Amino acid sequence: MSHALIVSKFGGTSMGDLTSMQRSALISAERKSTVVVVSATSGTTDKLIEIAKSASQGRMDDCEKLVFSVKERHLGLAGQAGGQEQTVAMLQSYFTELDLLVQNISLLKELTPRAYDHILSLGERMSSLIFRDVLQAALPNKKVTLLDARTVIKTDSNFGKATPQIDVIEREAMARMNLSGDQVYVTQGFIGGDSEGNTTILGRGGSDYSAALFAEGISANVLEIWTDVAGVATTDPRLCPTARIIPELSYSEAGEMAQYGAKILHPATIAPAVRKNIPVFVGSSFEKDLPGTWIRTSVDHRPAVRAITKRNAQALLTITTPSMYNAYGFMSGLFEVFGRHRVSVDCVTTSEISVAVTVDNATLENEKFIRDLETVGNINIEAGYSLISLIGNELTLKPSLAKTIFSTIDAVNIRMMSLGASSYNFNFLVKEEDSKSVIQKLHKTLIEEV
Ligand SMILES: Nc1ncnc2c1ncn2[C@@H]1O[C@H](COP(=O)(O)OP(=O)(O)O)[C@@H](O)[C@H]1O
Ligand SMILES: N[C@@H](CC(=O)OP(=O)(O)O)C(=O)O
Repeated sequence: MSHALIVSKFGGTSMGDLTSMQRSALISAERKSTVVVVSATSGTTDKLIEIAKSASQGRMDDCEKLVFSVKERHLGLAGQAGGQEQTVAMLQSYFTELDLLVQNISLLKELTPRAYDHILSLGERMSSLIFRDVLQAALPNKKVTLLDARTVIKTDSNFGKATPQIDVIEREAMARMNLSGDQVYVTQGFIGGDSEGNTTILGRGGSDYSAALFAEGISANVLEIWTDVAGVATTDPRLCPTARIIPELSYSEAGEMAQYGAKILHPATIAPAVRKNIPVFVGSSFEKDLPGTWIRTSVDHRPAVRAITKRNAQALLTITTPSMYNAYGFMSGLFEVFGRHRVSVDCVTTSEISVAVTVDNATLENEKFIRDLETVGNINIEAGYSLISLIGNELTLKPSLAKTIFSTIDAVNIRMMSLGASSYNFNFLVKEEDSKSVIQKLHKTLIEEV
């Protein structure tokens, strides 16, 4: 194959209106992307979630208003994009699907995980349908094909956050796609299909992950993530205006950043790229000529502190057992409960009789999980925290790091901290209301003034 295989992903803001779609189409055309993975138009996934919830709670007025606004926006976009008969007919069939789902959910007053995933899939299915026309207009001499991601991104049936089946995806991608360069595919991020034909989703923000899975499936030469910021920055530019774009990042650094809250990348995005050694580019579809960020195996510049990230809405669970002293099996019993409920743990500390772990606040809504934990020990729950992470290189070898952190934010109570398991990160828990100023102060001391 003589041409480079490029998979390009455009997020919700890059699909936000016709101008953004045209800008994204121009980028795909210039880069000669073979696969273009798109997210739902900005805000649509949130609206679909609200539609599903309001239908299940019998709030039909709210539900109807939201359904109307979703339909109007997409019909308007399809019209602006040329109003192709086939596109409008297909869009109408998606609206019928939405209406039927709403009717069923409201009739039963029950929102099953299966129905939830199906309703959420409509966002990406609508945007990709319209974007195909926009891209075809930008590429009059090519065949632009709409590919249903559910036929390639095969997953298990864990609705809400399905696990992709890597081997099957690779097989389906190679079987279903013509990679000779004659065809360009537009497909949906975020969604997949299980072996029974059900629609699944990969979890919020999952389109980056989808794009990485497509890139892995076709052994792409480059994976591009186009978003609304000019690359991966030293911290979230919305929190800290002095954040700078990082020109180059290693897979390990980028993976840690994504895992610990840098929303610009879904946490699972890096693993498929690593497996096939695919360089990842992150750039802004609004300022396409800026240099952006390249993520690859190794990089020349490896500063001690590269970036600072934050995960909000964290809860601290402390599980205590008086019998832990000299007892074996407490830890395995405890983590077996986490594993069984598929709850991931970000930060752990232990003492002789207790273990403290951080989890997303949303985990507390899983009553069965909490009940099962209570069989292992007594639980204390504290909510309202943010997990701050310093991401860098050889952090375990920096004797002055802890002193600098503590003296920079000396008025703030650090509730828990973790250093040592990875040389790439140092994380600690602070109250959510302190988190923004903590990030700004640490960014100044550990990044701007270094
Ligand atoms: N370290 C970071 N660098 C850049 N952006 C970040 C970082 N951390 C968080 N973000 C946020 O990520 C956002 C982009 O992610 P997202 O909203 O999911 O975009 P998209 O809809 O294009 O997928 C940016 O607007 C920015 O506020
Ligand atoms: N639309 C989905 C998937 C996604 O990744 O969107 P975005 O690329 O806009 O973050 C969501 O909002 O979760």
